[in-house]
Amino acid sequence: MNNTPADFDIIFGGGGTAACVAAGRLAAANPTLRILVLEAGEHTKNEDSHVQPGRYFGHLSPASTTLKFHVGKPSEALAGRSLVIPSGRCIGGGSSVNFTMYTRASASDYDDWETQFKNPGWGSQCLLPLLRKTETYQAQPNQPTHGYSGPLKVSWGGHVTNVANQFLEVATATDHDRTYTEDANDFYECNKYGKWPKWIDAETGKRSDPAHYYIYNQGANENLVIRTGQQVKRVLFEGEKAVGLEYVADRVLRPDADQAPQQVYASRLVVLSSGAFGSPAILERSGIGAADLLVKHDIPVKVDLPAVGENFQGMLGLFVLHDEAETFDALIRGDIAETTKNSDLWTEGKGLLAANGMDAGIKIRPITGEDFAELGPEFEGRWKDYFVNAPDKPVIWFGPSSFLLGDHITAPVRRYFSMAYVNEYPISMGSVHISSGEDPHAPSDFNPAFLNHPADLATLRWGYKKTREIARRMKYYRGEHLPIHPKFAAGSEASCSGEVSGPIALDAPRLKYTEEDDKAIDDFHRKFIQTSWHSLGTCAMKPREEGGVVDPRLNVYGTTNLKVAGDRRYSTSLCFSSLCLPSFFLSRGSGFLSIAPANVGANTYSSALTVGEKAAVIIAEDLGLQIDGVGVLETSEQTISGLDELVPAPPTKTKLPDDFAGLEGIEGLTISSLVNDEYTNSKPAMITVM
Ligand SMILES: Cc1cc2nc3c(=O)[nH]c(=O)nc-3n(C[C@H](O)[C@H](O)[C@H](O)COP(=O)(O)OP(=O)(O)OC[C@H]3O[C@@H](n4cnc5c(N)ncnc54)[C@H](O)[C@@H]3O)c2cc1C
Repeated sequence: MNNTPADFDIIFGGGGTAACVAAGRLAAANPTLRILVLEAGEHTKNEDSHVQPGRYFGHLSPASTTLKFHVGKPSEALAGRSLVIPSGRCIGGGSSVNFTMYTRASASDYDDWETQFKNPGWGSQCLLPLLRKTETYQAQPNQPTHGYSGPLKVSWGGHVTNVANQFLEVATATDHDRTYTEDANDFYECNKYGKWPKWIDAETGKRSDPAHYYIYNQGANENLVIRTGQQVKRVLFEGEKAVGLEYVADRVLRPDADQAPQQVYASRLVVLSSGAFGSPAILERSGIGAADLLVKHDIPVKVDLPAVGENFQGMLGLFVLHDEAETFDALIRGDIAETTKNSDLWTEGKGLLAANGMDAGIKIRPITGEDFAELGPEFEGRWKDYFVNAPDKPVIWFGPSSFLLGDHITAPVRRYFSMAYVNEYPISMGSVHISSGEDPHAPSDFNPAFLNHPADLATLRWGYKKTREIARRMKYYRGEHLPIHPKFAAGSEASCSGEVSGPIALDAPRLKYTEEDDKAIDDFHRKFIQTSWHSLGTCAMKPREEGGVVDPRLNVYGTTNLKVAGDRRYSTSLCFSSLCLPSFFLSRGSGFLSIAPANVGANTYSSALTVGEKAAVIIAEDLGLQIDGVGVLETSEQTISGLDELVPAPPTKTKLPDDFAGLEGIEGLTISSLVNDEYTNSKPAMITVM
């Protein structure tokens, strides 16, 4: 990119989901606006690993340069384990590497942001037009809450597996209290089973991400500058006024570059858009955070804001297969014939590379006495305080995954399906802070605090029982993968079966669990739960006296010309899967959602896009620009020539990135090879914490 970075109007620190949306909208609204996006990671333009949705597993490799891995403190609530939570690290951030699941928050989530946390303009009625503005909803025509002319396409993907169809058949036949819907993401309803849409273009089979459809399609605009491989260290101030950013070369992407800090200045605005982990760290290194923490790291206190880096929140699941089931396992293992076949299909917008294997699900909340009995007394208080008056809020999300959510190295080679379940609004909240005042590459001091509250265990227990009953009745069920199921006492009715010849009858009685069985399920969750990759809340938008970091116009308290635009609150959902294989326990919480004052009952990409759109509107108003309705952005692709500075090609990785230094010492952490070089062009592997 041909620019001399002497001066810009606006600088974005972090080039992820929300930053691409906000920067793209502003650039399109006024192409003379000089905008710089500084991003730690690399470009994603037209790379198969990014544009082919079905390659998302490749990014989970520990050697991946497109994710940053955050290692949490070991905790008793997790049976002594440390959780490793990744976040996107490339142009587009999480949206360029994620699983492309299209899940919207509940309307009441945003209403809470507006009323409970006193943020006028952030309620569901204000944000719905922005949700619609981002999308072209190809999955169904004429749905009143969806958009039909936005830059990002939403469809069922190039292939819906027979595992999903089986799931929906069994779930709707056996759950007499809930029904099927064509639109489980209409924004207002939950407790309905449905097919699950994806952020995938039905016509091209490509990932729908803001990097390509808000930024790369403006290649002709030389005032929109993207600089990759740069770690933002801190904000530069004149008094209270933010005037620029200081940054250094990213050590993962540019290991041999000079580490001398560079400065770049913005005449109008500095926006921190580095996600739930990055944005609070930049604030703290800039002297904005809890005074005692800043003093500990020899950082002069500029603004004492104790909430910076607090409020971190996270998902889980599992069952097996049959040789007839359509699954991603061969693709994940790097089977060359399977990869070639699907690469060919992808050129027509079809096949597994144009899909994600997560094709059905439900946002579910209790209805019956049996549901409440299974949730137990630990959940009663949470139900009364949080859920009873918000009928659109699900307690968990669950659905099938057409692949093994676990270690492909140790599991026998075959086809698997898993059931994933996610605690949508965990009570437990953690924190993420800097461990060094000077070094932006230093690992964060991160406490995920998962499962610190008994209600979070109760919710997951319910998820395990519900999904297990469906899985046992599915046509492709061939037993439970014992290594990742609870260890029930010998003789318990709940004991897991290994290999079996087929499913039980639809009308077979449900399993009855004893107190001892429930304890075995809780132990299992403590040992196996993992993140669902949806962090948020670490720079919460609330009144300052109530623990806020930014005001409703995204301004950082105690400063001028400095905004945070991101969706990461550290809050994660807990999830579990019970395939007869492994469980996939996820815990939501991560992303541009740093400003989210409270959790959303959904995967967070949709909310990150919405925050990006809202940030663009707010910034445009502040700057006196016009950003009107939809269609500002061309949806066609153009070349990126002239859009970026030359950055050396990333080195071939032969060792784990710095983020993994010391991981070998963590008990219970295994790094297992998941996919091969043909599949990812990188050293493959997936982290499983077991
Ligand atoms: C593996 C994974 C799978 C997911 N799957 C789904 C899914 O299927 N559906 C869904 O809805 N959501 C999913 N999500 C979540 C979703 O992608 C995120 O919520 C969303 O991308 C958050 O957007 P953001 O703008 O807040 O942050 P990000 O997109 O994470 O962007 C932050 C950017 O800032 C950069 N950065 C950080 N620190 C610095 C620094 N100091 N200097 C310079 N740059 C910096 C990062 O490299 C990153 O590119 C997933 C996330 C992950 C990680």
